[in-house]
Amino acid sequence: MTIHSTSEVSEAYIALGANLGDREGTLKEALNRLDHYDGIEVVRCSNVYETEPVGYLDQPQFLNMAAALRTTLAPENLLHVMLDIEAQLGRVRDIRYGPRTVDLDLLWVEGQSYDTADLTLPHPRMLERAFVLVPLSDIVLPDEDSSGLRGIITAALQDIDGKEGMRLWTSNVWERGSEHSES
Ligand SMILES: Nc1ncnc2c1ncn2[C@@H]1O[C@H](COP(=O)(O)OP(=O)(O)OP(=O)(O)O)[C@@H](O)[C@H]1O
Ligand SMILES: Nc1nc2c(c(=O)[nH]1)N=C(CO)CN2
Repeated sequence: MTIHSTSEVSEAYIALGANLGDREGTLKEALNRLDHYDGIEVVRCSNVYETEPVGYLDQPQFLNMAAALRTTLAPENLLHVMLDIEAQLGRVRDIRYGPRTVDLDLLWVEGQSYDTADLTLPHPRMLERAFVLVPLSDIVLPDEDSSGLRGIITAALQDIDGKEGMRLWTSNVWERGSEHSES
């Protein structure tokens, strides 16, 4: 728990993907590093799914998942932390939509919309991607949904291709204290 109760806390949802190296180990480590960061708490994790690559096809299969966070950080600062963790875990940016040790996308932050050079919220491609929507639907709870996000996800999932190509990899990827973080 790294949240100070005097600050305003927001709920945020992120997507995680990995298709190079120790994919599951890297996802766990990304979650550890987020949870250890002052002002971020990982509150729920989805199942992890193995998925066929989308967009750029000549690359290994991905592991994809989503996580719910509580944070006192402003969205641009949360994104900055996420990009920093990607770099720490060996993310190299070369091919657009290409292979990566880890990808962290900020999908949605309670009550926030952004359209700046560095940050678009909600994430502009989240509703087009089964590898985002299926994990997200695991963790967006109906009784916490004052924003309509659950309904938006359910509607988008009905129309989308690609769900069939997703295989459950593990239902229990991370819990607090289960891994030692080097950060
Ligand atoms: N909501 C967001 N989440 C993550 N990155 C974002 C977001 N909005 C804007 N960006 C910007 O997008 C840039 C490129 O991100 P990245 O390289 O992860 O894209 P990608 O994973 O290849 O493609 P996609 O964004 O479609 O998943 C980042 O440097 C970041 O500033
Ligand atoms: N299955 C799958 N395909 C992708 C993914 C991903 O996370 N999973 N990420 C991409 C770049 O955002 C491009 N294609």
